[in-house]
Amino acid sequence: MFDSGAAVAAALEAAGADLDDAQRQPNGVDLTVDAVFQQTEPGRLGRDGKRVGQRQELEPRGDCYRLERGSYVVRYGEPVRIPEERIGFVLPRSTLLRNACTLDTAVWDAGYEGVGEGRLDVGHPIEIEPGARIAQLVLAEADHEGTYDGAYQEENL
Ligand SMILES: O=c1ccn([C@H]2C[C@H](O)[C@@H](COP(=O)(O)OP(=O)(O)OP(=O)(O)O)O2)c(=O)[nH]1
Repeated sequence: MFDSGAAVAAALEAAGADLDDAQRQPNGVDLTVDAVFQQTEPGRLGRDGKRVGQRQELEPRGDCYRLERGSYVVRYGEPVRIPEERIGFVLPRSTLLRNACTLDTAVWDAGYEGVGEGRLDVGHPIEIEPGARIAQLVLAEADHEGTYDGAYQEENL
């Protein structure tokens, strides 16, 4: 069972998100883009530990990011807290897909709190305004043991 958009909005507002009406969707809440990065060195996934490689934050040109084909990392604009008994999924806005672009995202764990990031895959050049809605967060009921306590807890807050 998935939560209603109003319940997702309440969870985000409890985490300090300042939502406008356009972000409130029937089944979830739209997340905006706060920053776009280009990775500049390799990261590492080891058997023990991990490292996120250096990245460079891109500046908007004029009123928007003008992105060529390629892989980018985006930081969302809203603080998120995934409530207990829930799991979060972030999906791309369909307008991204309709423009040959997408977001790749992973599981948002119960108990995670922070401003998350995702991979923006640009399949055709696109213009994205800072603060534009780019993704949608939905929350589903989920059993879990423990809550998120990893390296990204409270990131970007
Ligand atoms: O697309 C996503 C998916 C998740 N998260 C946040 C919420 C999630 O709870 C946290 C950690 O994600 P995950 O557990 O997949 O990361 P990991 O690489 O396994 O790190 P850790 O070892 O800290 O669990 O990152 C994002 O920012 N973006």
